[in-house]
Amino acid sequence: MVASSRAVVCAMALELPCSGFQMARSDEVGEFRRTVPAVETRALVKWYGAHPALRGVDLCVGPGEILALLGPNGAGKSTLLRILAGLVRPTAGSAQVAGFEVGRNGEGVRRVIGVLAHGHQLYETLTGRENLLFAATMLGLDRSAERVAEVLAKVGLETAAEGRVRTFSSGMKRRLALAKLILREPKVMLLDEPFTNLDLKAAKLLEEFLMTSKAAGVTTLLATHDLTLGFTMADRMAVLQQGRVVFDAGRDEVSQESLRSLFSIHGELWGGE
Ligand SMILES: Nc1ncnc2c1ncn2[C@@H]1O[C@H](COP(=O)(O)OP(=O)(O)OP(=O)(O)O)[C@@H](O)[C@H]1O
Repeated sequence: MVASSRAVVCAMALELPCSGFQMARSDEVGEFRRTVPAVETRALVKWYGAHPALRGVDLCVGPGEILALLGPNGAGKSTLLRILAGLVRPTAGSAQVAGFEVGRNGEGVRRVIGVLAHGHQLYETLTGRENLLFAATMLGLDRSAERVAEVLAKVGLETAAEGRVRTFSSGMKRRLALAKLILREPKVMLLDEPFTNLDLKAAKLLEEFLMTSKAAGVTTLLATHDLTLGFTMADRMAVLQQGRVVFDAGRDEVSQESLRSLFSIHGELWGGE
């Protein structure tokens, strides 16, 4: 087990008055930035029946931070993201996103998050454009038709947009899911293997979106097996193993080689490399 170098930073964030709910309601990113850790979990536990997926996860992620959630298959990365997105209920412990208590204030959480996950969360019987227009309506966006057209162009789906999503290839679905993410302008992004099935152009677009979002104070949790990707994109690496955070450090505090050899010592194989 490697001691967390993040404890100090988290403690600093937590010293601030995290009376989360009211302060997080501010639409001002600057306000949000000063007052509330973007993501915080305490002793988070999840059992699926008799199987433990998370065994007590404590995490604190600051505004504007990109955290790579690394770890082998079955480590609990998706489960953690699904809990934060309000899609799975934890067995014990607590989690907050932008100050909103997951489980107690699902509406608040949904308002600030953007998710890219294995299931695309798209309506298969609607067209690509209809999916985005529906999302825009739910978000109460102004100029929704115009903004939908903009993001469709951005992800290169203008001509395919009138087709039903069930006819899309998996890469086109990923692009549409990316368009939905961009449309949402989330404050906290929960991305599960987000580069899977994206071609080079779409991957580049996602990378740029992550970086501009970061500059605007958006926080990202990025689950991946790919250590190289983590080191390219993230400020900080947290390694999950068998439902526990076994390593948590800034990118500048550890080299890719040492992290790789540290975990190969424990016999873990990193996928995708
Ligand atoms: N719905 C479910 N029902 C039962 N067990 C589950 C369910 N979802 C996940 N698990 C189990 O929980 C553990 C953690 O799974 P999870 O998908 O969170 O890991 P992961 O790190 O995201 O893995 P991968 O990299 O393969 O996606 C695994 O042992 C998995 O089999």
